[in-house]
Amino acid sequence: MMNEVSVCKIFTFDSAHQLIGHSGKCANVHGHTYKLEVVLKAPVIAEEGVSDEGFVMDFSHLKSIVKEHILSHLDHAFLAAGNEPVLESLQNTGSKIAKLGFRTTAENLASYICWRLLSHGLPVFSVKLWETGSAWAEVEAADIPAEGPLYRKFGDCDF
Ligand SMILES: Nc1nc2c(c(=O)[nH]1)N=C([C@H](O)[C@H](O)COP(=O)(O)OP(=O)(O)OP(=O)(O)O)CN2
Ligand SMILES: [Zn+2]
Repeated sequence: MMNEVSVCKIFTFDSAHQLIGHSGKCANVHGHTYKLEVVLKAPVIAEEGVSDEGFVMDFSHLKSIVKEHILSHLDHAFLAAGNEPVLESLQNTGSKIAKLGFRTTAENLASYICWRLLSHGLPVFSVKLWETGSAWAEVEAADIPAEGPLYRKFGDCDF
């Protein structure tokens, strides 16, 4: 058995959101180019002669999982808790919406992404989500209950 190593792959995606009830400017509909850092921690694969020998996981495999299960839903979408007045007109005009069912703070988004990736079998250690160039939230997988993050739920989550 090889020792455990951490590896990280970094992604970006562009989304809009609105923090209903925020006392400042984030009460407006606005957007971010989010930066997502996914850290895996697992033993290095020891099997001789296989493509993945010496990897925790092939970065390209990690990329395709994150793209399929996270980025395809969130990129160029409105990230909706479900209580935003603008939702109805976005739905009526066919805009892309990721209905998440929780207040779309960086903390909650990081927790949700981490939980989703865990549920797809990735050995996630932590997820860090940069909302702006100067602000991020980070969650360790070990701190998320198996049933999902403990944020307040507004309603359904689409994916
Ligand atoms: N703890 C949190 N605080 C705030 C969040 C959040 O998710 N968690 N989110 C927001 C807003 O969404 C806002 O868009 C980001 O706020 P802020 O960092 O203040 O954005 P700026 O563009 O002003 O960043 P600067 O780099 O300081 O210009 C608010 N708070
Ligand atoms: Zn914001």
